[in-house]
Amino acid sequence: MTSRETILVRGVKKYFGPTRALDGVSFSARAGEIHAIVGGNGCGKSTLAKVVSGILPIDGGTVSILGETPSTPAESRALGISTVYQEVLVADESSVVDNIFMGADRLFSKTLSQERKVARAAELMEELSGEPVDPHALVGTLPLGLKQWITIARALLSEPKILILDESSAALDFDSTERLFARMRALRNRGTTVLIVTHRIAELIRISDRATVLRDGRDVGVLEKAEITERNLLALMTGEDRGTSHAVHTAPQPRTPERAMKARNLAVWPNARSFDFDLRRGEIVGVAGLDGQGQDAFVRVLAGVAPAARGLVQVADRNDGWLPVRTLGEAVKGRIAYVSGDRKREGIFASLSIFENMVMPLYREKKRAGILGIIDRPTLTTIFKREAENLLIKFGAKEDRITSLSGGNQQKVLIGRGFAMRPDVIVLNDPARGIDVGAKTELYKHLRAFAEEGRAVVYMSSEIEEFLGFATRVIVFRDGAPFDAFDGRALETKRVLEAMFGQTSGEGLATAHGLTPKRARTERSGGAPEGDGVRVQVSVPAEIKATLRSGHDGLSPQQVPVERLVATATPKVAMAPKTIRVVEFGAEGQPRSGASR
Ligand SMILES: Nc1ncnc2c1ncn2[C@@H]1O[C@H](COP(=O)(O)OP(=O)(O)OP(=O)(O)O)[C@@H](O)[C@H]1O
Repeated sequence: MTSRETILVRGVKKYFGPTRALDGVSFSARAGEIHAIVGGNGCGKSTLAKVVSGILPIDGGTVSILGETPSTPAESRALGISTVYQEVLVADESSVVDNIFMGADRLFSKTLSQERKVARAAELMEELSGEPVDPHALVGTLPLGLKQWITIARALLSEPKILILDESSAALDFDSTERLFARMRALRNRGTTVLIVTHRIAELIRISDRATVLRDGRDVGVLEKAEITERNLLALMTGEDRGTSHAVHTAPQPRTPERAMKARNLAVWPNARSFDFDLRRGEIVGVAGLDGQGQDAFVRVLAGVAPAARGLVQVADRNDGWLPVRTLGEAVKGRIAYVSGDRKREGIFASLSIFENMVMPLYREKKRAGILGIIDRPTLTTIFKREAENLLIKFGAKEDRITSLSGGNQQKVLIGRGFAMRPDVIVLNDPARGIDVGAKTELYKHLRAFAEEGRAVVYMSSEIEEFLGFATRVIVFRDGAPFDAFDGRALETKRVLEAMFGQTSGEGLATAHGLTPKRARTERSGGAPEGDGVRVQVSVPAEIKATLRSGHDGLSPQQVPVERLVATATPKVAMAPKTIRVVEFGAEGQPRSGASR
């Protein structure tokens, strides 16, 4: 028996000036189901979510939610609709508790004292994020993942009858996504309609009971659970039966040992272990880790966006020299481009146009140095057109404000900006967040070609699958430092995941696909370790030699990879262990077992 329909949308139209965001969409969702809305960037998903939430008036058609037609956010809340919007909407200057109860005062102010609110906020945040969060902390000081949990906690306060999640797992890592899914299943089983919008195809196949596919503002098909496959989704999204999109690719391999960047004695947090890192020309280095393990700080330090706690990052210049990278200015001088997935915080300039947002670094260079004085407006326009076409950016006029674009298209503009700078190194911090499969494929193709031209890529991702057939090597972070590394040619998602949870040996770090590949190779072939041309004589007392030998399988100190020596010699920094709850799900999505580590 199918349960009753809670959302009924018939022939809905919504226009923004000349843009037909929704052009006659019909769809329905039932009580007790997880229903996905799927489609390419700019096809109207977020607009539909906003229409159902009652925050956007429509230009035609009908919307019935639980038999009513809410026309204001307050009406929709009173009906039991809660929405988590794509943009992580938090007030940075307010506390966690105030953010969670924001807008909910009518429901709670009379019944809940401030102490109860604080307690409820603390309880909800610990339950959702898996770690204790100070309810009085200022939200601006928290990482993006926790901000995302605040928006989810806000939506869950009132036990909604309809929960709408627009790209709400985009800022969450693997562990957090599992917790979110468990929540969604529990709500579904209690009769809630859960509506999700996501570009993470593998996730939506796993979690959804039904899926409605949109294309260019119209609904083009509904898939039942058994029909939700990558092939069916892509065929409906693109209108072509292209089969599975998994062309077999091999990750680029560097043709020379030449380095594009090096970091020495680097620490990304004051209390974290320091390490060396080399980036070779012609390679794509994947960087992974559970939320907040230092991988985000690492890529930001490499790109000059954040300062290192210790050590120095350098980039090769075009005259065989090295330039320090301590600031954003130095990074730009060293031709390092940075693409952030957190576009609201460190990406878009909301008051500027799409065009200006893309070519801005070129403008600035032109003004300051005069060196790019040859870049006139027609050339900038050509660059803009090339990047917009390459990345399939969907926009009206290039003079429109960037905020008129759908979230995924805004992200594509940032990626285009990175390439437009014509960098030697491109550092990407979870860049594929919110972009559709078509654009993702284009992005990977571009980055592969970029590396094959002898330039270098550092790519941080919260989706391990992104590294397959793409990353030359993958470095996994834990406790603020590299924990293990893997060869991209034989990458297994399971092994990377195990490393993220601290369940591997860490021996990958000292190998040829580890932190400093060149050193590892020379050591293996028996030659002297090759560093920066500086040889240091170290005399090691006999008893220390013996201890080192016993701890390292009989190898002499010279043979022991440097990372293992550092790991042995550095006192362990006391860090509060993160409790990780691992829940396995059966075919029906019900938890099978749970254990805390
Ligand atoms: N406030 C607005 N002003 C002008 N145009 C808008 C506005 N909001 C959305 N649009 C346009 O409507 C279309 C649909 O946008 P919407 O955000 O619904 O897409 P989406 O499917 O959610 O995309 P994404 O996957 O990138 O988030 C896009 O062409 C977008 O540029």
